[in-house]
Amino acid sequence: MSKAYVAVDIGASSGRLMLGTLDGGKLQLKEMHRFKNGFTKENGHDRWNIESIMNEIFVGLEKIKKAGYDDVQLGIDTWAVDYVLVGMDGKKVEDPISYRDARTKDAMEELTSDLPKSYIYKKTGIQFLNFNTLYQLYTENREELAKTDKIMMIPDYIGYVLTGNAVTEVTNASTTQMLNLREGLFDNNLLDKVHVQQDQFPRLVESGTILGKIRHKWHTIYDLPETEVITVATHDTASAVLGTPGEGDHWAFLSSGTWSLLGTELNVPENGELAFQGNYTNEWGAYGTYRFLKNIMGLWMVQNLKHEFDDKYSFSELASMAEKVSPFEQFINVNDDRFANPENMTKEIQDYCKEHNEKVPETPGELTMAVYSNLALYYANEIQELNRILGYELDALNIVGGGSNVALLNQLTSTLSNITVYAGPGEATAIGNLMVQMITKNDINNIAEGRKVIRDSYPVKTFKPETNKYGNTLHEYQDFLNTEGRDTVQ
Ligand SMILES: Nc1ncnc2c1ncn2[C@@H]1O[C@H](COP(=O)(O)OP(=O)(O)O)[C@@H](O)[C@H]1O
Ligand SMILES: C[C@H](O)[C@H](O)[C@@H](O)C(=O)COP(=O)(O)O
Ligand SMILES: [Mg+2]
Repeated sequence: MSKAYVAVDIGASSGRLMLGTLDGGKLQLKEMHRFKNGFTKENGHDRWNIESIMNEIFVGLEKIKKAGYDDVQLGIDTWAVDYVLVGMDGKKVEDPISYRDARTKDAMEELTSDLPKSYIYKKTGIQFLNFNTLYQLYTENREELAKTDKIMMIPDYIGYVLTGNAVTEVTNASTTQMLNLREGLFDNNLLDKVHVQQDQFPRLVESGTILGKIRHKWHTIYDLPETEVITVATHDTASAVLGTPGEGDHWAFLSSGTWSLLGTELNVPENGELAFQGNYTNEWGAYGTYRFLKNIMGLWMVQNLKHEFDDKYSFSELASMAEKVSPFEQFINVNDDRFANPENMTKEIQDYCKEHNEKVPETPGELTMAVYSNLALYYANEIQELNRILGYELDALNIVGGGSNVALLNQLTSTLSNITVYAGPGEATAIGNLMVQMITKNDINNIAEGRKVIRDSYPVKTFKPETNKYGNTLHEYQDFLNTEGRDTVQ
């Protein structure tokens, strides 16, 4: 069998093991295992079931072994900011708490009451999201934290369970809002603020570090292939950016999954006053790059609607129903915190519209279109913001992730943003994960060559702006957002 690579990509809504092989300069991708991901209430908090995730990874690896691959490389990427506390016995103290848990509701305001946001942003260049690791740690019980041996980010913890080796990979470490941009280390003042010692995080490593082989003990329990784990760009969005084809000279990306991460790849961080006020982030990318982006609520909203419709409709059926509804029937600030983890998304959207004297969406098609059209408006507004902050015009938007399958959303985004949209690949995160593995093992020379492989392997769908459509809608939406109090730093 040719050398096989396995990407373990665990997003907030689903996890998958994707098998990648290179064949004549083209990437062959095969989904070997997919599983649902999500958090549940346990011991008073919204938590991830990390043992269930580990089991799904082993099940996926057994399928890969069964398919005839008995010697593979493996990389793990997951969502950001969350962590596992590991005790002196080397075992997890508890199941990790989700960033959507209510515990951090007031933490950012409390912590920044005597540590100015401008000071934190200058040091870290990271956007202010109240669930960043910094604020999560701020809510931890100090005595418990003092007894903790290690604080491991989710993908690093998974790598640790598999191999016994613990590291902190920098792309995900940057999402903690504790990594000092200039020093390249966890910032001592921010560590002190949350009563954490420097050595409570495992050593920092770059993407592309070889972590080690899966421990023998797992081979006695599961029928696994010989597997070497490589620490890839372990923040899934960092991998998504690497898996972006990069069409265009000054291209932007939109990683469209549970979250919408809109931004561009920079070689130096942009943490000036405009970026600070716009609440833009400089998450670290692979190979010394920075992901200058903003978090936008994303298709999380549609995921909740789908569940609230008792999963009667698939995502593509919801998209088709939305096609039959006029766009922009109501304005919604999709980044309003009320949509972060509501009891019921349908009711939250309808209440919002009633409170703002906006037309109330009722049917699944109307609700889905309300989300799509306001996401498209929000994207268009932020692309203008990005152009303003960067001082140059972005000329193409590469939409990747599951959301790139939604032609309606791609087209609305292109027209409203007046930008060419290149849609796909949907599994860019897994592809970016594989790219780092293949570069580490010298099957690909560098990411520029990797993106050529991606372009040759996954033809994108192109969406051009429809001229003179929707008149002044974007300007009206921007006025609406300004009255709403946009997601800027106060
Ligand atoms: N065929 C499709 N039609 C419409 N929406 C889709 C389709 N495929 C995926 N999606 C959207 O993509 C989202 C999942 O994107 P994905 O990148 O897999 O998310 P994550 O990595 O966060 O789990 C779904 O919530 C759904 O809204
Ligand atoms: C909290 C982070 O911003 C979030 O994890 C985001 O970066 C992310 O990981 C998005 O990935 P999805 O695939 O879950 O949308
Ligand atoms: Mg994802």
